[in-house]
Amino acid sequence: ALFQTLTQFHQAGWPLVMVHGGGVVVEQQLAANGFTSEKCGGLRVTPEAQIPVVAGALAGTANTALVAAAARAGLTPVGLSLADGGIVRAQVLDPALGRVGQASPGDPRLLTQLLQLGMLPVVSSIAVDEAGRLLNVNADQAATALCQLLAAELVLLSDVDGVLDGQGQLLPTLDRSECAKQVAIGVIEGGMKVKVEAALAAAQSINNCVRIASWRHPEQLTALLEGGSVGTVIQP
Ligand SMILES: Nc1ncnc2c1ncn2[C@@H]1O[C@H](COP(=O)(O)OP(=O)(O)O)[C@@H](O)[C@H]1O
Ligand SMILES: CC(=O)N[C@@H](CCC(=O)OP(=O)(O)O)C(=O)O
Repeated sequence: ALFQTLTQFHQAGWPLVMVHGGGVVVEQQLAANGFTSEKCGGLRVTPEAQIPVVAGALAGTANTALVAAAARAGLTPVGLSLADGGIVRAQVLDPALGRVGQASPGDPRLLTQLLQLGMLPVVSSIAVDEAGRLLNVNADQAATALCQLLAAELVLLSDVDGVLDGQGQLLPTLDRSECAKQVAIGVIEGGMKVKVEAALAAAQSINNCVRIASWRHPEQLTALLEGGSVGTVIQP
């Protein structure tokens, strides 16, 4: 259903890049290989011994499944990782987290060429550092690096409607100070804290709003085509 909606964006002439994670797939495949996994501050601790499984799950299973779904919807997807064409520069974020990467914008040419061809780049959040080591990048942080690289608008999709308050109600708009307040009181935590911080970084560098919305209701995203709004708007 999401790709059906993206087809409408494509037909309206919006060039699209999809950046994806797949934490659920990572967890399934780590468990199937006898590994346990934990998160620290919303990021998966990734010991060196686990990176082949994590890379297989994200750049293999998740990426090819999304490419297949996009093709079925009539788009022309190209499956990539952050390691292809120098899209990003990456380094270890914090040695205590193992092979977790921090990505910064690299070379835009591969993506711009694919967009000119009318294709849909589908980019997994696996990167390679200068020493040639595979790194596991949180997908929201990966999307932020690509947003900065292309000076593009950014919509971060999650399994919730957007950022929710303490009563589970959607917060329609948030600025930096309100985000900090909600994080401090523990209302925004875990994966949503990572997402909100990624959104704030992106919003600041493109000097434009970033949206956090749900992939569960893709039809609501078409409001963006008419200049409308969806989910939570994160202000620069
Ligand atoms: N204030 C909040 N609003 C919405 N979700 C929140 C909030 N605080 C924590 N979360 C959690 O963050 C999750 C989204 O983060 P995560 O699962 O990492 O996202 P994704 O896989 O979509 O990148 C939500 O499903 C929810 O459990
Ligand atoms: C370092 C880190 O946390 N990497 C993430 C990458 C996948 C991801 O971000 O997936 P979601 O979008 O489904 O959360 C992970 O291993 O889960």
